[in-house]
Amino acid sequence: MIVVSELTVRYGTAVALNRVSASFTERTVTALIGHNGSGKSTLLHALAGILRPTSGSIDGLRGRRVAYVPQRTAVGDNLPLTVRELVGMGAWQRRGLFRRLTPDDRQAVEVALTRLDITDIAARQVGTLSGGQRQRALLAQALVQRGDLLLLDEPTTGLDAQARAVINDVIDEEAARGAIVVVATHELLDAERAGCTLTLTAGSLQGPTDATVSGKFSVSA
Ligand SMILES: Nc1ncnc2c1ncn2[C@@H]1O[C@H](COP(=O)(O)OP(=O)(O)OP(=O)(O)O)[C@@H](O)[C@H]1O
Repeated sequence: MIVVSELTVRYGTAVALNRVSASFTERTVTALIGHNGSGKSTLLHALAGILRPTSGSIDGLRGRRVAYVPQRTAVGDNLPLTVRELVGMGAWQRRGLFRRLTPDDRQAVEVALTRLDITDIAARQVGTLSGGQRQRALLAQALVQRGDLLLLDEPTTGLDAQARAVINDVIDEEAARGAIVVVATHELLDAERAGCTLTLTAGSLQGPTDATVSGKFSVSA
């Protein structure tokens, strides 16, 4: 379990997260919902360890393998990589940067491509992909990382029903495998599928703070 206590993040004088406390459990998908600017990405960044909180603590991260999938708009159009190469980069976290992929890694890449239904576009340059294709490639890369904490920033926003279904199925499978999964989303339908929903309003958490005690609860966005 990962336990966030009284987490505060400031950017300069602006408070992005204000004393947020919550817990995140294995085998559970937790949806983070809230308006633009409410702090969802900031909380994901703090959980991913790429942002140092101003105060408060996050316990349970030590020794955990984190797979973080940013909003797909954060990935440059000019990446000189094919989809297969992008997905293969997921193995680097396990092997070290720029190491050759082992046969095991290569198999994990092919399995991830199949699970996201993008084998047919594996040789395409990432910059030529549609939004939905790019999102699936990014998630495939995260699968290769075999993270036990999977963090996803708006993985289904703007995607068609088929792409959303593929992605939601993979998210559920990763939780069933035992991962802690946290998904920031604006899609209320996707939030409703989650085992747990946390709502952020202007950096503060609404509703019960210990999601594992209260189980599934729904709150307005
Ligand atoms: N690097 C930064 N510097 C200054 N302010 C920032 C920075 N990143 C985020 N913020 C501010 O922190 C607050 C929370 O932003 P955050 O990106 O976490 O929200 P969000 O809920 O993910 O929004 P969205 O739904 O638009 O992705 C916002 O007011 C935002 O403007």
